[in-house]
Amino acid sequence: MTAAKSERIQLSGASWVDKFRAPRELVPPGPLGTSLVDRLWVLRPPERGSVRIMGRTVQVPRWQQSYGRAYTFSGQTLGGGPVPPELQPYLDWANSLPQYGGRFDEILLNWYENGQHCIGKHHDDETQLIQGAPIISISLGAERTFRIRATSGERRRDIAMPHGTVLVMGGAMQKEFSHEVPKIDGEKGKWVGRRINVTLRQFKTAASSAGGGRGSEAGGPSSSRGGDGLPPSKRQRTAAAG
Ligand SMILES: O=C(O)CCC(=O)C(=O)O
Ligand SMILES: [Fe+2]
Repeated sequence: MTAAKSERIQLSGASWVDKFRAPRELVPPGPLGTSLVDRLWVLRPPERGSVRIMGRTVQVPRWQQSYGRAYTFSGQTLGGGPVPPELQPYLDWANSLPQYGGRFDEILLNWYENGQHCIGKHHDDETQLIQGAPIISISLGAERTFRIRATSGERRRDIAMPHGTVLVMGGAMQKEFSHEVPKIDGEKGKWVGRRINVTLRQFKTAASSAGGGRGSEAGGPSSSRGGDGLPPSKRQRTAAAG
């Protein structure tokens, strides 16, 4: 595969995001890219799932599933079944990039129907992950915005994610910064097309037991993966959070 030019966005002394284009073999542009989204769209689970927020049950504003390893975040466990054959090439590719550790064994998909689907502000839960292991994220389909905010302070940065964009979150990013894919309100949001996000993580094994997991997310203050409005303490990326 051809090596893409990578841009490192240094968020702080300890936190960074790499941005580059996925190889065409993995994420073809144009009509072949559209048919890739169509093929992966049918993999989504039948239910979007729900989370309890402040005593209310709220449907997660996207579909999500984890393959290869079961991922526990925001008090819930997602997936863990075998990696579907059509997703294995993403893991193989991630493991061919030695600079990111080469131990990717979990693949999580988020399916966004339109601009109304989103993932709220969250930190990925690193409890189950190899300590310090970067997280790779690949965008397929409609362009959306990746919003990064400093955990303390007002600073924020938006990164555009057109089809084929790879973002790698590394260093202390999950501690120092939250991330989210904001909802697009109103009529405009209804017209935004389907997007699939593929994230790849490196889980601890018995041999590598030292380190983190995916946080929760919430629509409000920073949560562990979920982004659906959970209070900050509950917002590390969790199975259901939106
Ligand atoms: O859809 C995206 O780009 C982000 C997904 C995400 O942050 C997550 O799955 O934890
Ligand atoms: Fe995340």
